[in-house]
Amino acid sequence: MIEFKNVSKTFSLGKREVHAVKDVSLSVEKGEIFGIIGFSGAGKSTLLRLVNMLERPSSGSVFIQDIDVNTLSPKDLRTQRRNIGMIFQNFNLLNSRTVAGNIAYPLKLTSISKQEVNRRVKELLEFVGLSDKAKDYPDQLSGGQKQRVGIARALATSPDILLCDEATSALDPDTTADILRLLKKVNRDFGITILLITHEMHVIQTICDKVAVMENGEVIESGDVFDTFTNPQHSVTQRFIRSVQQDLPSTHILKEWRAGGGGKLYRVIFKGAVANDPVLSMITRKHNVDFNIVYGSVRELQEKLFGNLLVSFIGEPIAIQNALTELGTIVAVEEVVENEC
Ligand SMILES: Nc1ncnc2c1ncn2[C@@H]1O[C@H](COP(=O)(O)OP(=O)(O)OP(=O)(O)O)[C@@H](O)[C@H]1O
Repeated sequence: MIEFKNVSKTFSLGKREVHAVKDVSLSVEKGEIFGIIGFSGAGKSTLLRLVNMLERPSSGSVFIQDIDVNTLSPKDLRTQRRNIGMIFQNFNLLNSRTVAGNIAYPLKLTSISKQEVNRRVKELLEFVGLSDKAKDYPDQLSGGQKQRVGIARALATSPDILLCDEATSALDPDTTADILRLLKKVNRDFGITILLITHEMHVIQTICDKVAVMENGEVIESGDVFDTFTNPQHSVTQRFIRSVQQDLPSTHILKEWRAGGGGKLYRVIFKGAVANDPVLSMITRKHNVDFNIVYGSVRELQEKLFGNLLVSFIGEPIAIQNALTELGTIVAVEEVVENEC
């Protein structure tokens, strides 16, 4: 659906060059919700703006439905842009127009009749739950309502792709959850492919199927959200994940644990169906070892279970070693080393 092939974007600032995007290759499949996460300045906005040609690549190509968008004529580019909706952190609504006027705005540039425009606006107002606000002006709305108008406006031309530029960053947690639910509905009901950028891992965790992590213009890790969350490779990814799920207790608790004579700690990770099985108790019973769950959680991620437990084992050293070896054939087990604490 959207394919970045070795895309780079360099800005010239006088004599200085800023390499905003460096040799990025990514594929976003039709119907996916694909999230790009990174700290400020990582290159996320530039990458997003390359999709609707608000920026042109310095090298490489961006393909949409197998067409290199850089090769489009101005007329075809205008048509293509109607196929790509976009929403923004600061909503970008026209304050001089009513809610209905904002939603109708992209349709004014098409040949659709006035009657059809009114029908479409009514339908979109219903979809985003703002039928009673048609005649209000943006400054009479809350942030969440403004973003709903932004979403309705982005959907006006029935696009195949929706680009979301930090769409929930200006909203409180409850409103963020509402808007994310609405985006999921947009994706499910209309099959619209969503490409979003964010610096918040909970946005990725809540609605994305795939994720790419950016740093210094490069994609440093990408894949399925479940796989990335359960087995992050890069330290930047690990930092983002720790912002939404604490996988270690505080240093204070760990120090107390060690001071109290607590033994070695192991992180045991259960993924998917295996989280339903009593693996830990079966194996420790077999080897005559006791276990103590010191910390951890079992949570749902992308409709699969994911357990991350900190466990200590009590028993003869050889028996513990045998239990750990057998456990390691079924789930991931690693010792928690001192400097992690
Ligand atoms: N038009 C421009 N001219 C010059 N430099 C630019 C331009 N746009 C972006 N940059 C630079 O490119 C780099 C990447 O910026 P970009 O906005 O894509 O990052 P980002 O990850 O979206 O950050 P943020 O979350 O802060 O918006 C930054 O160093 C930025 O200063």
